[in-house]
Amino acid sequence: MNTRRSDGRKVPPGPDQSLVFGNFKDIDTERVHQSLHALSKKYGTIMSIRLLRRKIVVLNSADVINEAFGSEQYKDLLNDKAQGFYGTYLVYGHADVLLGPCRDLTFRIKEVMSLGLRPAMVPSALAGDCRKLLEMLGKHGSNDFDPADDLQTLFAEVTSKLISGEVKDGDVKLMWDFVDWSNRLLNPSVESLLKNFPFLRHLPVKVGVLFREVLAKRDVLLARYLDTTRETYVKGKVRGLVDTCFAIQENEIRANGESWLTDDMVRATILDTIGAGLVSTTNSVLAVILNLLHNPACQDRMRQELRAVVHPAALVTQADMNGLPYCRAVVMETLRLSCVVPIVSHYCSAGDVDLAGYTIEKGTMVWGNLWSALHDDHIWVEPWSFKPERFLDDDGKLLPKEHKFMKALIPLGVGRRICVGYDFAMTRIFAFVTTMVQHYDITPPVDTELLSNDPNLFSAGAVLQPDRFKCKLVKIQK
Ligand code: HEM
Repeated sequence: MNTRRSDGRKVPPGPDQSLVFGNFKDIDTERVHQSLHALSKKYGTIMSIRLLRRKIVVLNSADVINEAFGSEQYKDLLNDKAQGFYGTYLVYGHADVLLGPCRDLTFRIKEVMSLGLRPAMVPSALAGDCRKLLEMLGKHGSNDFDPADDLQTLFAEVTSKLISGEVKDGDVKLMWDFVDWSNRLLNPSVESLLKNFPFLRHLPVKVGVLFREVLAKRDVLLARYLDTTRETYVKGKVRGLVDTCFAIQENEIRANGESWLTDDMVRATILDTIGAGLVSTTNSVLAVILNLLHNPACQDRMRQELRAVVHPAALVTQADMNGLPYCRAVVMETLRLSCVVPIVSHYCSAGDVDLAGYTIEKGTMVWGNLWSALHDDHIWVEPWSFKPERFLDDDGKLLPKEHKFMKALIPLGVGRRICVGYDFAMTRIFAFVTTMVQHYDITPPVDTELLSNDPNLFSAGAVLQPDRFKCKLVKIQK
């Protein structure tokens, strides 16, 4: 591909493009992250591709991603989101954070989300969730079981409490139903059809039927989480995210008598929490379990550390995290190796931007290829191996945050668009995994073969997911 423009500036290199389809021949649309990783080996840390008419610059290293999305210089230029079909028709005209444009209002809603997550961060909420996990695990005795069943239920309940402060019968099914149906929409070929021909959403064709089904599921979900929560809302009592929104709606009124935080924004915030949080956290814990099944010595070392810090009869708390560096390293290494969110999608809308010696043209999508960044063999020794100790110094402490490994560990993004659920996700994943290891030896199944922990084999989609697998628990004698 010719990388020099007529004005002498260089666009990032990339594979040759066909006139109509661009680089579709180079990209497996079912496993985009793996195709991009293969191309990054040839074209380096910043490269160009085109899919039909859509120009895309792909950032393949943590350094370039940090600079593009995390630096002061580019914070307003490369942190926008493209106006797309789903933002417009599913989340109320980009009223959410995940797909919302780079504007003050989006970041104001993001602050509301952070505030709304606080009730879920109190110690009693975490302790309740850990107790629930132990209750679920205790039912399996010494039988083989599929941990995805428990974790899907547990995380749906956790998310329901986060949003509304309670769990009602049917909530778990409602949430997963919406997530499963929406995932079908996220298939790149469905997305591309709807984006190019939005009127299909009204027609009796496959993608139109699918879209309307998802809308129906969305509306049932929102009736439960917005309307029902409003009916029982008591002023001054904040049970969860939605109550936080109601309180803001009451207190932050504009001159026209209405709040700046509209009901559509609250609806979109609920959808973001479920859409962005539920699958990523569930699959991250499943990935830790798989890694521990393949590395029993890591479990032993975690347990040794836990015994020294947490009383055997006590639950692990957020305050214990500082004293458990190896356990934290196990979670960090899983987030790196398994990288359940492999690609993040931004948009360059304000004008041409010069980055890393190249020009990113206005109107280009900018993809942060976290998958390549977290498996970059220029940074990580043996990037495809599970080595939690890489995050510890010689004294067994976590590396300082200026260390190159810590700067390169970006599974939840960086900069203005960094995951709003960061602390919530890290705390829940950490507490659930350590609680399991504190009470049980997690061992391979007796009746089936143990699934590989190679993340290249995970099912692809917006969030990667290990196939169903089984394991067996052996109670630790205290
Ligand atoms: C292990 C679990 C999680 C992972 C790996 C993860 C990963 C990510 C990543 C990579 C981004 C994109 C950053 C970017 O666009 O540059 C993101 C954004 C986001 N995440 Fe998470 N996430 C997790 C959990 C959660 C949870 C629990 C919530 C909600 C409670 C959540 C809500 C969001 C939202 C709303 C955004 C959009 C932020 C913005 O665009 O400014 N995520 N997450």
